[in-house]
Amino acid sequence: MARLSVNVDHVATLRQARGIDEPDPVWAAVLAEKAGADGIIVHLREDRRHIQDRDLWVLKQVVKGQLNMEMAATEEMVGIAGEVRPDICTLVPEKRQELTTEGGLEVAGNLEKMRAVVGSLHEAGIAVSLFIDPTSEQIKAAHQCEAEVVELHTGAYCNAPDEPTRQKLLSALEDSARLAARLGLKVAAGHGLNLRNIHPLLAFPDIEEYSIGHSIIARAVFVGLEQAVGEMLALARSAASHAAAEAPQRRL
Ligand SMILES: CC(=O)[C@@H](O)[C@H](O)COP(=O)(O)O
Ligand SMILES: NCC(=O)COP(=O)(O)O
Repeated sequence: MARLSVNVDHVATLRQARGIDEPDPVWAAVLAEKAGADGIIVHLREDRRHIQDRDLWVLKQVVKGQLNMEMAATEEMVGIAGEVRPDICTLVPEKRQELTTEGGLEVAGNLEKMRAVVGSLHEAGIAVSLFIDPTSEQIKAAHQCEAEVVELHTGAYCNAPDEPTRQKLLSALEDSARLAARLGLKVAAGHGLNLRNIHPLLAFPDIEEYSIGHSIIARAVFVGLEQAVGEMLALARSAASHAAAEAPQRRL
């Protein structure tokens, strides 16, 4: 059985479109938790294009499950995290000109800095997740940084141009999840996941949590947020049965 954390960034995107106070991502978080979400994720970007500092502070008071602050590995964000103290911080790469997160965090090539940022967050009593591409090099580097969690970037898989590439990326995700688990890391997966492309991942027993936002908010526009969360939660909760059923055919 896997957990589901819901990213409410794009409720804030709609609010920022008019610069008024609704729809409020805090309301979305309450409804998502009412629907059974295990956690809430917000990405406080340097450019504040969607989630605002106020959202994070209010969510800290309101969220009953895990509050996950996604952030760039910068002094500003480490400082804010140290004041707000979310349950966990997910370090993500960030570029002002990007439409959304592109690749995973470069941990292996940046080990000293990443170890220092992870250490600072640990000193503030905050667990750390590293949002990385599904490669053994990045997983081993995340382990060296003493992060508790790795979140495997599923964007390339979700946007694969053809079936052979999709299958290759699925195998990379499965192998990466298995290696991370063997190293004692908790394993999450996220970016671009929806009700269709999540199915193959449900067979991977080492993935403990799914981080999903855009597709849930997009579906909520038509069916409502509680139903959209409930649909995805049912799939996440089914992961165990998927994994058990697939176990005999899975590559050793
Ligand atoms: C890291 C990731 O894939 C998302 O959680 C991130 O929040 C994407 O950025 P936007 O929410 O700004 O699209
Ligand atoms: N870290 C992934 C996340 O929080 C949500 O990503 P997406 O589902 O909005 O692409």
